[in-house]
Amino acid sequence: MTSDQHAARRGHHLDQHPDIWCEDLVRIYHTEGIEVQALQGLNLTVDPGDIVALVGASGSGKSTLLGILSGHDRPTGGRARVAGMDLLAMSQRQRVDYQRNIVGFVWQQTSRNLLPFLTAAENVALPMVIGGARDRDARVRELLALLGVEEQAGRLPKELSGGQQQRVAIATALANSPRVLLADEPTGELDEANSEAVLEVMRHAATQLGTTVLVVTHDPRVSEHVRRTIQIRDGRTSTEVLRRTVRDEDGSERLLAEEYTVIDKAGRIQLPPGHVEEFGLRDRVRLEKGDRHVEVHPGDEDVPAARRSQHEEETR
Ligand SMILES: Nc1ncnc2c1ncn2[C@@H]1O[C@H](COP(=O)(O)OP(=O)(O)OP(=O)(O)O)[C@@H](O)[C@H]1O
Repeated sequence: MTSDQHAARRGHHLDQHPDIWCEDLVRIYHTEGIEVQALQGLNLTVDPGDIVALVGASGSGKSTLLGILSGHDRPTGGRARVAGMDLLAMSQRQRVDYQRNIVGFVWQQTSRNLLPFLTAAENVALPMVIGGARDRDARVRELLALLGVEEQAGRLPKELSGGQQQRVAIATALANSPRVLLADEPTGELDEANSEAVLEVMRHAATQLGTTVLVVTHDPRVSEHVRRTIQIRDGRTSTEVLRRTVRDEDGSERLLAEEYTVIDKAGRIQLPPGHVEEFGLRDRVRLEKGDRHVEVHPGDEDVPAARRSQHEEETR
């Protein structure tokens, strides 16, 4: 598929369903009689062509989510669809096709992404050989060029730098034109300059090809390369930062980052831990409705008499 066809595909599915959709996703691990709830009712929607970073503390459930989305693991409960495929209802055969053609995957360990005895070009071609694609040489050249490693085509992975290996790994993951690219800490083993460069080429390639990207990371710099950053806390999506370009009155453009708290379909939100601590919020809180907003007050705070009678009036 050419870049133009990819762009057309992106435009075509922009008005359709999200490429990644999870509702109340639960994953419970049982080890030695202990139950770990890695995902506790996670909700996530990513639109076609969007590039999203998933951040969160160690143990918050990021890799568990990627394991499910990549078809390597099954959730304990909830619903999950990627590119229209129901991840809980796939047969074994559909799962193989899904991993081969619908999702691409990049791991943190550079050595895990590429076969050591194949050159960069052969690694990129391999998924297409298995899939029986034609015009492989042209496609390999196009992908290596898109990721800025065309000159390294004939080298073995061990003859490439870590950053170049990850670029080739991204090209390999994109070889069969997946709808969705999943990356688990793709810059985890790289230094700062290489991380920046790899993220930028990944963003560029995904934009050119119309691929939807979900990248898991500890690296706060990743956020600068994506439109949405989703924070996952205790197995749930908690906050989201959206970046957009705004035009000031003098006509100059600037990047605006706004933080949002995620609200689920039952109306539940998770308050930031800093707010909970600062205002001593625990056990229960009192909500007060304004014209266009809702205030959260500590449950043990004295309610002013005027407001109390108004509240009684409203709830009567
Ligand atoms: N195979 C497993 N068996 C038992 N518990 C597991 C397993 N995999 C993960 N867990 C637990 O599930 C929780 C979420 O783990 P997960 O690896 O998804 O977190 P993470 O956000 O990716 O962490 P990190 O950033 O350190 O990679 C943790 O408490 C972890 O110990």
